Amino acid sequence: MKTPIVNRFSSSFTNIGSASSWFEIYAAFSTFMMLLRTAINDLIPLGLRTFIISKLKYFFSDYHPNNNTVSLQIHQFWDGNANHLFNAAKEYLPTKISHTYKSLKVGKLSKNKNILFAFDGKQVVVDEFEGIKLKWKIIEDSEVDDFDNPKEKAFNRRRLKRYYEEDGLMLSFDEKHRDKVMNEYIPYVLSVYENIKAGQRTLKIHSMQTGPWQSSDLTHPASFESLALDPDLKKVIIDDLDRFLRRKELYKKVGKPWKRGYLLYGPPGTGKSSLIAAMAKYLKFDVYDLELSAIYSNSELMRAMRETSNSSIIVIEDIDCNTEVLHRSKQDKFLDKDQLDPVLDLKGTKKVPKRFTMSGLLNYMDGLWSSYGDERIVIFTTNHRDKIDPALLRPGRMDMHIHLSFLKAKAFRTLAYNYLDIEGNHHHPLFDQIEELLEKVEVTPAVVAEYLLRSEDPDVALQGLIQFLQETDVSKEIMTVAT
Ligand SMILES: Nc1ncnc2c1ncn2[C@@H]1O[C@H](COP(=O)(O)OP(=O)(O)OP(=O)(O)O)[C@@H](O)[C@H]1O
Repeated sequence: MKTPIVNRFSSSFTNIGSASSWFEIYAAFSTFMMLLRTAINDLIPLGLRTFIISKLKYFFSDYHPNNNTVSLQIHQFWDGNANHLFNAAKEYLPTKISHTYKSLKVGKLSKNKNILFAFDGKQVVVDEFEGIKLKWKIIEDSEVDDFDNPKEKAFNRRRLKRYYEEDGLMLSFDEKHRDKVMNEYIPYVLSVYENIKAGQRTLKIHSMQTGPWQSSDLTHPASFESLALDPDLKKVIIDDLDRFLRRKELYKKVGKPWKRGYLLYGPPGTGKSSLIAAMAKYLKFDVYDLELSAIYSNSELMRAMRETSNSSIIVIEDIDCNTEVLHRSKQDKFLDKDQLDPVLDLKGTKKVPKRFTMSGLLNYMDGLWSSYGDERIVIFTTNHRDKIDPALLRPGRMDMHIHLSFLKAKAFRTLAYNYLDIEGNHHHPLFDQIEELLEKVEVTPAVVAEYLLRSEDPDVALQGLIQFLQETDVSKEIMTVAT
């Protein structure tokens, strides 16, 4: 007859000196646990077991609120829509992971340089906000892991999913901080998320040939750091952009649309396009490059405007080359009714003349100012400011006129350091001679950049530039990229 398990278990205790006795105890204990587990599985229904386990876990976990604790559940969806606060909190929490956390998720995305860390929900994340202690915990189907049987696991997962419908986060804090958490902490989490997103976003440039806007990544390498501009002018521009961003409430208060217009003017190759790219990167705004030659009517212009998004820069380059909109005196010609009908050219091809007018552009500007979205920057560029209709340039339409001109000494330094990679940005012995020549010769940054690229050896590149400037000084020609 078999010795009862309990007897075997207790008798083994009397001989616990040898290894075989330890083995016997272990075998008896395992068998006992197996029987106990089977008995529990048979006698206690699954729902009740899950409930007891979750309660025990809850009791022994770090997260064990007292009666004064407020717990907010932030679920992944709200009425079937993605819950913005859930997404914000998921991005925010990794910024709070300290080096003391023992259990973390780790990963790397191909598009990302850095290794990424995220909290895995096994530990509570403790945050502090203005002296308030806040605890974050993931609400998920962690109980599922307590079942070895895959069928039970799947059943339990379905059950929990039905209950919670989705993943969620739980935020808990002392009740006395309720107002501060609701009115300040949660908006703070949202704002951190917005900043993280803005930093990660790939800026887009939208252009229009025919039909709707076409988007591609904004790959222009220029930034305010790389731009060779007089440092005072650079500061004025950056301050103006900062002021514009800060003043949302003021614009609202005075009843002015939150928009700003810049006119960039100067010879070709002085950095107008580069400045636009630098502004877009600084503001983290997309760019809409409105090619007026692709617009055939005022209504098309309005449609194009409606399809632009908030927080964007709308650019109309070389406004002086768009002959139709140069001066209102020519406008009647384009409003002539006969000209609106298709005509046949010499080859017999039907051509639709442009119906796009100066008044259309002015309406566009005014429409843009008075309606259609917020946080817009409009930039016109021109090589000839004097050729543009003054109505387009009046304050309120173009708030700031920025003159980009030939390269002078201070801006030259930025260009030289960027292109020649001079160690520690030291003063090169040839700088003085070049800067003296730049005071006399009118040469664009684009031309100088071209000379700086001709050799990797700074001495050779700078000598080449000196020779070019000396020759130009003698001939007194104005050098631009176009010539
Ligand atoms: N101020 C500048 N700082 C740094 N690089 C510049 C600057 N101006 C021009 N460049 C260089 O010259 C190239 C042409 O400049 P950019 O297209 O910005 O000039 P632009 O004034 O817009 O010319 P265009 O009127 O012909 O469009 C740039 O890609 C850049 O390499």
